[in-house]
Amino acid sequence: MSALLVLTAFLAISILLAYHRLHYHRFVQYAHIPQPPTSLIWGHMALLHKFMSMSSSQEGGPSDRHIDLVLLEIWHSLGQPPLFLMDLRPVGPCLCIIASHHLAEQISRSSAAFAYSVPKSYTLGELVPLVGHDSMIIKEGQEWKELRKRFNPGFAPGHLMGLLPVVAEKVWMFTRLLERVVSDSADQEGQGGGKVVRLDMLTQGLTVDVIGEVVMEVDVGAQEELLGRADLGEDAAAAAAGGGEEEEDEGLMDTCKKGGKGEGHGGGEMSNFTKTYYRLITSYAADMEGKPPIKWWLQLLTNNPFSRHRRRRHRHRQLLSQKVDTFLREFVQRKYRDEFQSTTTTTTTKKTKSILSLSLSLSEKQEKSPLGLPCLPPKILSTTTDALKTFLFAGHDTTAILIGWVLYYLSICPRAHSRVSSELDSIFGPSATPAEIRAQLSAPGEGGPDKLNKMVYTHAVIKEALRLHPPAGTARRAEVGSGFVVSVGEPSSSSSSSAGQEKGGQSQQGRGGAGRRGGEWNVDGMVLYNCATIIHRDPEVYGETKDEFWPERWLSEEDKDKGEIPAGAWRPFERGPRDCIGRDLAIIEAKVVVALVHGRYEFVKVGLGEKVLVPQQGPDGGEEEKLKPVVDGTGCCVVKEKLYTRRQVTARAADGMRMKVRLAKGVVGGLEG
Ligand code: HEM
Repeated sequence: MSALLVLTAFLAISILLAYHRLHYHRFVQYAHIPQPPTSLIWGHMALLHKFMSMSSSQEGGPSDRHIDLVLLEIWHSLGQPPLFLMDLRPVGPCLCIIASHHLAEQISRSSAAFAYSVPKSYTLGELVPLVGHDSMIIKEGQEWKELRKRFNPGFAPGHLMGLLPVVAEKVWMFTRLLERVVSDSADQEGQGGGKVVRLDMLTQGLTVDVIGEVVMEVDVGAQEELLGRADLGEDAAAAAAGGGEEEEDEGLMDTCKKGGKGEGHGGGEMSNFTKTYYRLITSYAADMEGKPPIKWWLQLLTNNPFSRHRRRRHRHRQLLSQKVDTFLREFVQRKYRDEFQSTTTTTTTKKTKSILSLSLSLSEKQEKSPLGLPCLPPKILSTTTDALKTFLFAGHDTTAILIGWVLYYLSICPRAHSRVSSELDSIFGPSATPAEIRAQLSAPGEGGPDKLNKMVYTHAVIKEALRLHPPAGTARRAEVGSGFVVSVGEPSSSSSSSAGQEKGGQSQQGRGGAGRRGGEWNVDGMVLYNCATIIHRDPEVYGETKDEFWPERWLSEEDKDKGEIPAGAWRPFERGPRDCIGRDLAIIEAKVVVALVHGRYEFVKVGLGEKVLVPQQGPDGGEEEKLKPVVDGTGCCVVKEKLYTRRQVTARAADGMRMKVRLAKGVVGGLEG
């Protein structure tokens, strides 16, 4: 009897303590951070789910939309605070959404407490199979600094401009792909159709090829593979992307057992590598793609390490990752041997070095083997291999997304379209063919870079596309107890130094949640997410046109009335010491694409984002059979249904940018003229 009493008392105390703890975590610990009403059991999970499932209505949007769009709606519902809390514990992180550029700057810049900005969040650990343990994206402190120092010269604008002919060559291949789509489409157009392609498939082929060449000096052959396909239409794309996990696992197991020396090192070596790499990438995309919100929510639950599904998925990724790793390691070693030999012989080449060669020659100078043998120190080998994985991952999808949006906006905004046309005519000549433009860009000396620099309006279009649809963001985390504080307004010295001041003692938050002093918030212990989608649509910065495509805002002489846009309010590449290393490469690629394709092709969006067409008025006032788009007050065409982003690894256009591609009016002759 007494044992029963003790047990009951023990249970009651345990429940009380558990309740007390839960109550503290939900209602007290972060009470100082603005937030929607929270639930004792679910935190903000239920609310997030509610917002996510508001489907296709005015308030919400499609239920598979990107989480940033959901956060944007929650932010509006809270009255647009500079930051807010999303408590997803215990199945997700305790997220602090940073909605003000002032606060975002304090997180991304160097400070007394964090020399290289606030450290990255542990949530990035998910990316390890993709980018490796030694990736620049993940590393911190001195290790990160050394990596960045090693690769910075390869991404310096001067060096990248030297690689312009390489980029132009790959974009030329892209025009050949578009030419193929146009000719396939022309066959069907007569039957009232016209082929619909997923533009993202083509832009990804392009960006993977560019990175292969610019970083590794190899032809990855992604576009060549697409050109070789019998059908480039969207159905064929879906079929090509298919394939069961089991089947893949078995094939991979064999290869891995053979030490990766199976199919991967024969004639189609690079193409096999590309396929494996794509499978690794799509294994992430499959986590989110097309999942309705309840499944997404449940998926968080299945994210526990004991879930069978998660273990299986994890194993599958490890195998793919292992195969990619084996290939790249051998590649780096080969490259090092070549590089070593070429530096010890008298070979001098005028060609600009690839980013990999440059970094290898730098590390060779620093860490030359004592015997003078061409051997690569293991640490350099692993960091270089992971750097290649990182560049492939970070550089291909984001840039492909950017190019897709740029071509889309130019297709629905006649004002921007005609301004880009005039700009290109004035730079490259009024009737320059893609072949002539490519030749001009590849001309030796400063000719090409000069022309690229003159594409000022095109640059504004690119900036605006990135403002409205930033493909990536950054998640950081200051240790619990670090006392990291952010403040509204122009950051005072207290905001950065207060972290240091409070470091020795207990943070205000640690004492029970009264972490806010005036306009300051103690945010340590939370995952800090600089949400570019919200920051880029801040009405205080971008005014009434915040949701509109308005490239002119970036041309200061035309936008005097609106005042300067603070540099920190545009952060698609993030800012501070850990900003994007590939930013200039991405912008160069996007500019070269516009230069080569703009005058020759007409892109017509189909489905989401498709233009509304109405009968045109004839000279007699009657309606003609021909249809014309409706242009709104912003100079853009009215669309039937808004094109939105969906969460995959990055924020991609939900439908893969379904487009028809035709030759623009008045274009005759082939690519070469
Ligand atoms: C439109 C294209 C691109 C966008 C929007 C973009 C965006 C970003 C963002 C937001 C970050 C910060 C991530 C974080 O803090 O966790 C980042 C970092 C990075 N990006 Fe990009 N990126 C683009 C293209 C590229 C390209 C072309 C490359 C390389 C070929 C690249 C390589 C990297 C690397 C290595 C980092 C980590 C830098 C560091 O931590 O020091 N990115 N990028």
